[in-house]
Amino acid sequence: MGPTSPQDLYLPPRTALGPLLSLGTSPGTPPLGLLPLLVPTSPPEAPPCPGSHVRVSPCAVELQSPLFAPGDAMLPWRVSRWAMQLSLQVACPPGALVAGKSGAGARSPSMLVPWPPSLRGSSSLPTGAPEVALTAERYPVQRLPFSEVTEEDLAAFEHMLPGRVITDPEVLAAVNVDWLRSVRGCSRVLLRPRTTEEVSRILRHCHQRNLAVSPQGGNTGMVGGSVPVFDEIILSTALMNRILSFHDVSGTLVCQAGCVLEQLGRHVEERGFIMPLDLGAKGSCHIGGNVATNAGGLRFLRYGSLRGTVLGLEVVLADGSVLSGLSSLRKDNTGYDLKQLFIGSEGTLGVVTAVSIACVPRPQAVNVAFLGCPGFQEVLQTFRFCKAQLGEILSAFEFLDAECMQLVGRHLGLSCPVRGSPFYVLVETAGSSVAHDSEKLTAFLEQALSSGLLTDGTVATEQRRVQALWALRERITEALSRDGYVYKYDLSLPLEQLYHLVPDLRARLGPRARHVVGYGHLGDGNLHLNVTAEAYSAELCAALEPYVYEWTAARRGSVSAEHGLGFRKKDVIGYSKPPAALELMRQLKGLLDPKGILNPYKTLPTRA
Ligand SMILES: O=C(O)CC[C@@H](O)C(=O)O
Ligand SMILES: [Zn+2]
Repeated sequence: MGPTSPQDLYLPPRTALGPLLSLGTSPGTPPLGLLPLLVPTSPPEAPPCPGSHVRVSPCAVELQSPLFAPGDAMLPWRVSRWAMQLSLQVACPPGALVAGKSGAGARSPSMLVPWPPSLRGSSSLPTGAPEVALTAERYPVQRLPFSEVTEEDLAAFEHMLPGRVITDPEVLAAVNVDWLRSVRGCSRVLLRPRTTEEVSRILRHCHQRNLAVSPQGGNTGMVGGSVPVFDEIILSTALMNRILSFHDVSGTLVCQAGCVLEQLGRHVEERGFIMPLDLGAKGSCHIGGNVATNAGGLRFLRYGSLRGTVLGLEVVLADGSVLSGLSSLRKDNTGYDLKQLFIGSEGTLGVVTAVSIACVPRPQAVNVAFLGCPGFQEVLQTFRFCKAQLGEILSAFEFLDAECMQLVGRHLGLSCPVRGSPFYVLVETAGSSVAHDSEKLTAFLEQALSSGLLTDGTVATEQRRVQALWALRERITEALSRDGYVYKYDLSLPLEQLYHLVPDLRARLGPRARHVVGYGHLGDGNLHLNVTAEAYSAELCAALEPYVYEWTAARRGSVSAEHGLGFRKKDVIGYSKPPAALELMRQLKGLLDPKGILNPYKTLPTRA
């Protein structure tokens, strides 16, 4: 087999990697041979992973790489850690499935598109993965009386967005399902605008025609907010990925909503700044989606909420009118702060098309300590001591329990870097002086170890080791997804009771649950409580809900600390918000979207 010209092949974030990834329609076809494979790793300076290869046959391209374990499911978390986007340069023989389909030559990552037609015939499901139940079948939800998309509508959209109106059933199958594979809609059209003006024209048309719309960014949400419930039109921000400006004195970044968080991070890092937010899904999530869900993440403790760091927004309202507010001002008390309405509104009040955000100076020194703790009381005391000792350089305080660590080991093959303990804590410092920061951290660790708060610990300063320690925390979601069906709860609770619900649920559920784990952003009072089981069961669900919500409400906590309500949690808003607040929210929705076409069935509960 002679070498041929390189082709650029892009796999969407949820592409499954079995022991072999097969993009062909006839997996039985004998391979033609092995070819070297270049997997761009993150960080970019890391060398391409050696030993990877693709197997190419006339109708199948298969991937093997040490970066991915057999049976790996390619989740956004994984993408962020190991490959910004799985963009493969493949030398293909003539006639191979990918040949001639994706355009010649390497594309820059920002031009990679989520669901190119070249993926016809590919599957985003792991081999043998069960089909996701249709949301309309699993949940008691009624379609609202919106119009259905007609041939005339499609023609109108095609006129607005030539070549970017997608009706291919295989492409639609992928964008109708959330990445957790927990909800599935049945939209028949995906629109891919590039500009605010195009979004405006689309919404003006949908408003006139009473067509429902489901805005979609990177589709990495946790609550089913970014996929349709029925046949809503999917409005993707994937092609709205231009950086509009960056000011290297103020650190203000202005960009379109579809920019991928990790790419924005690279852009500003080259200029001496970092993004004020970081999350496991950074390799796939879009900044517009982050804003629309008010994503919290790993830097919240240090830089606070997007409600503070977003300086301005451009939003297209339900009727197509554009609210231009891309301010770069840090202070502006002229009237109501309207952007706050759209931050965290999950696409139900308007579609965010561009964002102005304050970036923060890139720290000169970053240290990560991974520590073992003998009990939850010691975790809390370590946090208290940490704040007192490390002060302004503390940038993250995360925790996980021993069961999380076991699952990360079992499903991802990551080993625990410290002596086995009931709890683990990840402490990050970020400051401006290497010597000063390490002196402070060392003093803190010595005292915490000698006073019995810690059982063991390890510290990393070198980037690869820092990332390896972060992986133990960031990849828990991925490990859980491999453990079975996952019931997810994202709770804000008083710190002193943050973990109590975990042992309580273990006792309550007994062998009905495979695992009940607790981890999360302890520094923000945010527990991620996850329960895994062999499969979804209404009986187990009934043992969990409303119990978890009542338990949380009794402690004046929040039933959604940072993931939002989306479709799956919308009916529990009442555990955290009083009826008067809910009524005002409904009035605001009615004012901004009188026909209710924007992301229907999400965020606000269905009226009884
Ligand atoms: O999967 C979850 O429950 C949490 C995901 C994410 O918010 C995290 O902090 O890792
Ligand atoms: Zn989180």
